[in-house]
Amino acid sequence: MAMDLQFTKGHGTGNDFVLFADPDGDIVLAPEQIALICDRHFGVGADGIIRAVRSANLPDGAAALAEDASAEWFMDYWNSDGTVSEMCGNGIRVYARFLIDQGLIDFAEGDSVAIGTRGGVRDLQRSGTGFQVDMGRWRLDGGEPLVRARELEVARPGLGINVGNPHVVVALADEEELEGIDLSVIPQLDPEPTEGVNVEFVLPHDPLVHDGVGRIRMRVHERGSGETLSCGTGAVAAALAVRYWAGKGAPNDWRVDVPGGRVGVRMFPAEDGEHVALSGPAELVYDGVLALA
Ligand SMILES: N[C@@H](CCC[C@H](N)C(=O)O)C(=O)O
Repeated sequence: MAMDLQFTKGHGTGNDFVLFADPDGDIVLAPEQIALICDRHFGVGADGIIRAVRSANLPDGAAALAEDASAEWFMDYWNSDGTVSEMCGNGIRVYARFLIDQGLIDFAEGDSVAIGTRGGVRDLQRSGTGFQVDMGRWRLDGGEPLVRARELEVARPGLGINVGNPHVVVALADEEELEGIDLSVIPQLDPEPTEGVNVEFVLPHDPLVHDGVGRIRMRVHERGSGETLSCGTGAVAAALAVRYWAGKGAPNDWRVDVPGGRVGVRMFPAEDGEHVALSGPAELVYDGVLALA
């Protein structure tokens, strides 16, 4: 059906999204339309698309409402190739900014807002000029697959971590390795995860810990989007992996530098086990209208 789609372009540390409001869940985009909108030459250009829909108005939203009845809004997230993902750590902050901008939620300083995602309900708070997201519990996942990238002479062991969506984190030796990897091609994993995976390449700063804060750099190849300037869930997975490798005494506060900026990661005890929080900026850049065929 031909239609005009009102959208907003936004980003969190350079991880960019096309967002649109569809409170009643009427707008169905085909994967090819999503890929075209995200195309940087033939469309708007973005790493992903976020539809703002009331949880009550889509099947995945029922699980969110069962988990937390206050999760009125659901983040319906698609990667730039038209596949869905369970969760997006940068996207959910930009989504909160969008809901505020559209007048769809009240979000005063000190409030907490629950948002439904396919990876579970996430609680957000304002933090400085951005937001902090409680990403909930995390788990080691998928063992230690070997990761091959063309420029690495030998395959490296990765660590599988799930933070709502799946990640494999690989430690690199030096800056040359981090900068030299060509992420225009998908890193090869052995065994290959059937549902695909986001792969983070991390480099610890020297010294790793400064003033009680762990510091790492990261580049990422996102499932369904390729290399991006940042990945919030990837930063969380990377900090968790480096803390795991560093062992006893490693800090719970982390600073993660990505090509598009910096995000913060904090692990903290909660009633149901350890949670991990992500903080960072969220910017809306411009509004537009797309004529969809
Ligand atoms: N950029 C996101 C992650 C988006 C989803 C990911 N590509 C997947 O398929 O799981 C983030 O900031 O977390």
